[in-house]
Amino acid sequence: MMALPPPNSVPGEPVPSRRALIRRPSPRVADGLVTHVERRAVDPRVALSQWKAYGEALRAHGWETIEAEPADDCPDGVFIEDSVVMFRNVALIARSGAETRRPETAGVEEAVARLGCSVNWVWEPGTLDGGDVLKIGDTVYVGRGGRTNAAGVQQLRAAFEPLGARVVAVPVSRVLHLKSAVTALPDGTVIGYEPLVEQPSLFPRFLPVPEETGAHVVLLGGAKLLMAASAPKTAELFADLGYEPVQVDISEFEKLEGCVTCLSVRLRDLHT
Ligand SMILES: NC(=O)NCCC[C@H](N)C(=O)O
Repeated sequence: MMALPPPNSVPGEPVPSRRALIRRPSPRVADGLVTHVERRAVDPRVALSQWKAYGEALRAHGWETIEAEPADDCPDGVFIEDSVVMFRNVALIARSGAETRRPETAGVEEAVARLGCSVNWVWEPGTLDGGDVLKIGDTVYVGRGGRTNAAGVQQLRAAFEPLGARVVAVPVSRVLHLKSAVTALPDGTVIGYEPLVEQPSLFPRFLPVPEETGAHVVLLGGAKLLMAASAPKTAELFADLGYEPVQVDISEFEKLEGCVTCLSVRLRDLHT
């Protein structure tokens, strides 16, 4: 039987990829960093089973998951989004503002290079975590906060503006990363839990959500939104707006200030 083209493909155009890079949690995941929350015990076995279910949810919605080399010595390695920022086929390897997280990038660099990405790097004195970068079309919002400094913002501009990105810097102080405060719906509406968003007016369209963890969505394609099970009221709000929430329990990662976005890097613009 002939394979059908993926949804949203344009005849004659290369087919956008739906690959997601993930990394299994380290056995030391319970030692992950906490900055804005009190430390709570993390069960590594529960974390592993939640991570497996997260990958399953991606695959069930048409994403091919690709595992980066495990980084068992890095407690926060599972939060792979922080190690790399993608724009088109260019991978910008991050340099975390948390020094202990810097060894995480090696295996990620290798994985994106193997996938055919062009690779670029954030250099000293720049620091940048991928969790600070929110892409909406060609607009790239970058949080200037605890993990990303001004040199990191400049280097992001230098890497992506020549490719057509418009980089918008946003101050972040109430949360770990920009994407701890805001992400975006498929139509580009920025969503956030207002007490944690410093300047909602920086975004052209802003929709407040009723729960902190409701501010985080991964766009699975079409109307489907991957989100945390800990935000049921927000899931109801999104369903009422015509979206289809797909909820996953990521409680162990939430204890470490992680959210649904940070457990994968979606590679949409690598043409197969
Ligand atoms: N992008 C993200 O939301 N990353 C979460 C990182 C959590 C990790 N415990 C950290 O503090 O770096």
